[in-house]
Amino acid sequence: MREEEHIIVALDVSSKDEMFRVLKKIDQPGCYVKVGMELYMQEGPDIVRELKAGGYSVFLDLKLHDIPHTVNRAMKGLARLGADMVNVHAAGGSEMMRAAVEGLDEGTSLYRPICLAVTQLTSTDQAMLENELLINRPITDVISEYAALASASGLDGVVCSALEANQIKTRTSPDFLAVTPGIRLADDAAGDQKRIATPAQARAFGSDFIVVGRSITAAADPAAAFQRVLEDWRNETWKITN
Ligand SMILES: O=c1ccn([C@@H]2O[C@H](COP(=O)(O)O)[C@@H](O)[C@H]2O)c(=O)[nH]1
Repeated sequence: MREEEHIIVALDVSSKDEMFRVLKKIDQPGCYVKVGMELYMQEGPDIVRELKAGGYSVFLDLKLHDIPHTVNRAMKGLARLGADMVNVHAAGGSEMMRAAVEGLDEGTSLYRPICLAVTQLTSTDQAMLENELLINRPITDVISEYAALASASGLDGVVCSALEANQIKTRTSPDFLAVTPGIRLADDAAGDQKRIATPAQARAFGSDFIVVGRSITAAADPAAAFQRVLEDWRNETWKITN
């Protein structure tokens, strides 16, 4: 895999026109992109087909979370769109996660999309976990347990913060994917993200893919920002012991 294929650009925009403007500015034909709820709700399934037809790899980030039967049927439909990666919330439980994979298998003719489970959103911190979600455990334990459940349910990996990637791989297996949003360049504002890492830190911790949105798409020069992210990822010198 080429180094740039580990970088998934979050296309958090509200229309197809805006998406193509952003893609033009990034200037990475055929790169890995993420379609989230904002774009999907506006443009519908055709946006995935169009990106695939244009040669892009697509992570369809809809974070399904419903009863097993509903998730199974939804995944069967999503499989037909040709996305490369899809996801559910691990909090839906093991039966729901197994139903998701079965739905993808049923709807897939060639390659089943990678199926991930969101452990805890990167906008969640320990205080929110305890005070709002009412989970009185260290957040790293919760994430590790959810990752183990996802692995046992047949999923291919998790969405987590880079800070947890190493621990998750130790708990599951080195092949169990860690796809990590909450990525910021050293001088970027964290914004609503709580558990953040730089691309270099993410790589050192064992992230397989980093998801980068505003650090690239909101930059004055998105193409230069993509290159900065790539350089940081590629020239990782930061060590876990730091
Ligand atoms: O835990 C999660 C799960 C998904 N995301 C998504 O990733 C991007 C991050 O965007 P930035 O602008 O780089 O913060 C965004 O689309 C989220 O929906 C996440 O951040 N955390």
